[in-house]
Amino acid sequence: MTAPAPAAPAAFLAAQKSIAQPYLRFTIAIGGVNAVLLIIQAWLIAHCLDALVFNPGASIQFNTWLMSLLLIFMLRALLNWGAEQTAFQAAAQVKLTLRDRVYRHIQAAGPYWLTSQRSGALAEDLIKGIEALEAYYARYLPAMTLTAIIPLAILFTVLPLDWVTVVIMLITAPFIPIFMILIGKRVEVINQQQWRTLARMGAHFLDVIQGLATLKLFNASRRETQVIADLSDVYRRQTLAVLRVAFLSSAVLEFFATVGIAMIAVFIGFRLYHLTLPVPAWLTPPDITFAQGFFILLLAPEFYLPLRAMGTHYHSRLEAIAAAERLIAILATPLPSLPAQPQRLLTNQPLTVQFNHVQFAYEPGRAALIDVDFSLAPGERVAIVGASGAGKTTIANLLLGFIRPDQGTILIAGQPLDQLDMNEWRRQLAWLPQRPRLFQGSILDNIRLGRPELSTAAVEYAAQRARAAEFIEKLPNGYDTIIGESGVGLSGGQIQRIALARAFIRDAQLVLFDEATASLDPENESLVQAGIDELAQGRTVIMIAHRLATVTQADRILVLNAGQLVEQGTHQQLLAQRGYYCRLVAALAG
Ligand SMILES: Nc1ncnc2c1ncn2[C@@H]1O[C@H](COP(=O)(O)OP(=O)(O)OP(=O)(O)O)[C@@H](O)[C@H]1O
Repeated sequence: MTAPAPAAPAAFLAAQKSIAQPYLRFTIAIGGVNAVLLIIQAWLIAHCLDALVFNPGASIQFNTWLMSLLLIFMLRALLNWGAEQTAFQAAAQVKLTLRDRVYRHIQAAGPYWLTSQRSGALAEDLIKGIEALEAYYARYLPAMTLTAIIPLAILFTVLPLDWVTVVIMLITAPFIPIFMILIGKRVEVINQQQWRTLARMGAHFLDVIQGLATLKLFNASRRETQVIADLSDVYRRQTLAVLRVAFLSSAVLEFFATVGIAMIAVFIGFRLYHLTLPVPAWLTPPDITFAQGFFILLLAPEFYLPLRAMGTHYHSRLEAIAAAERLIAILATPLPSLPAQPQRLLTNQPLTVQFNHVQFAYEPGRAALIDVDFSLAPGERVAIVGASGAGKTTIANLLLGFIRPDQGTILIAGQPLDQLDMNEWRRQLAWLPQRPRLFQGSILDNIRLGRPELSTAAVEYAAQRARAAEFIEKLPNGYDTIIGESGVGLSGGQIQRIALARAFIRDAQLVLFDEATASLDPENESLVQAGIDELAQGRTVIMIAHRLATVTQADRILVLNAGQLVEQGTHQQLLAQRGYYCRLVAALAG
């Protein structure tokens, strides 16, 4: 297993920036042009008003300014729209890439890893977590860069006109980011707690919905409702705490921005009315005209605006950091090491399967399989029996490549399984688990899962062989009937037969059954068994048997006891041995 070193959330977010770089650059360039237009617009407004009030005769110049102003208004609206588009393109690019990466990682980590995860929390991370990154890339990052550009551009524009305003701006502006960072640190902690609660709540919701029947049966739904109510209450309190701090931070930002603008206005007003400014005598502030004063006053709020906007978008950063933490955790899941150059499975060779002294433990110190040694000849029908927890499913998991042996090797047609191209190997396998999973969609698509190019006729033939055609044809829309998630609307036996039809479509050399008929009624059982018998023709079969009735026909029975292969032989041979198998049969019969 290889575990990549986990990155810090901020570094992780920064690393994803490169995906969106071309769009981000464009957004920032548009922002820069917009800043220049903003200054020109303020200048034009100030001079139009100045002309209107103090120089009403100069109508030619006034008209030119007014026309330019209208043009700038339109241009800025267009640029704002463009910036918005590119910003969201940037975010969409990151989201798409990350979702794909996380999903692929989950797939590579495999079904065994998934059993240790809460699906609700995982879905929350994949959907809401990645969505939370949008505001970071679409709003926060462009806002950060513009915060550096716009105030600087305004400072340099105002400096030749009035250094007093520049001094006021320089003194008041730093308070905004300083307070924002101070408050932000506190919000960061609450935000991460809030995110974790949301994930727990999502996971719990899913558990409750999926297990509703069990909860009702055991009269436990009220207790679960209470757990959700408690979690919602914790979430509510955390949200309020975040909002309180957010209000506090925006109040602080507004306060400093307002004080700054008010001071600039007072200093300009005093000079326009030729009043003495409350400054030491040796400081002589420059004289100012109405147009200049008004121009500066129009620019003053624009100077503070990006700083205040950064305060708003800082919240997006905190949300993104909380989401990134979870995504990093998923991406840091160790993946099974893959062979550098996977070998091609020699499909022209007879498909033998050989377990050589295989050992496996899910947890250190608790071996699930100990020194298991057996081989299967092509076309052989082998049953694996043993008490619950003996290690039967573990053998299937090893063959499916979901887990790897800790010691020993598995050879397929003489080639080590861990060196094989897994996709190619799985194509040789048909697997019929105890509870097959169907997906939301038509029966047709569920049967030809993984091979969507197959014709309806091929699907119908597979369904016939799986003894499923009859019930499918009786459904209102036949093969086009939409079935719900997990096969809602179908009986257990019908689901099994659809899964069996899938196995026929696969036409694999090795068929792995996890006693598919264990929980079926006699009618369904005989139908599924007939389908299984047909599928088994000419293929190597491994049947994980939970009941001994199904194993008597097997060519060979492997008997597992607490992870060890204790006996093997035909039903008759094993009975004659009077060993563990015999006791197992007696125990089940009694
Ligand atoms: N995901 C897991 N994490 C930890 N231990 C596990 C896990 N899956 C199985 N085990 C343990 O490994 C051992 C073998 O389990 P396995 O599922 O292979 O048994 P089984 O013979 O298939 O049982 P059953 O007939 O009940 O399905 C058991 O002790 C079980 O507790």
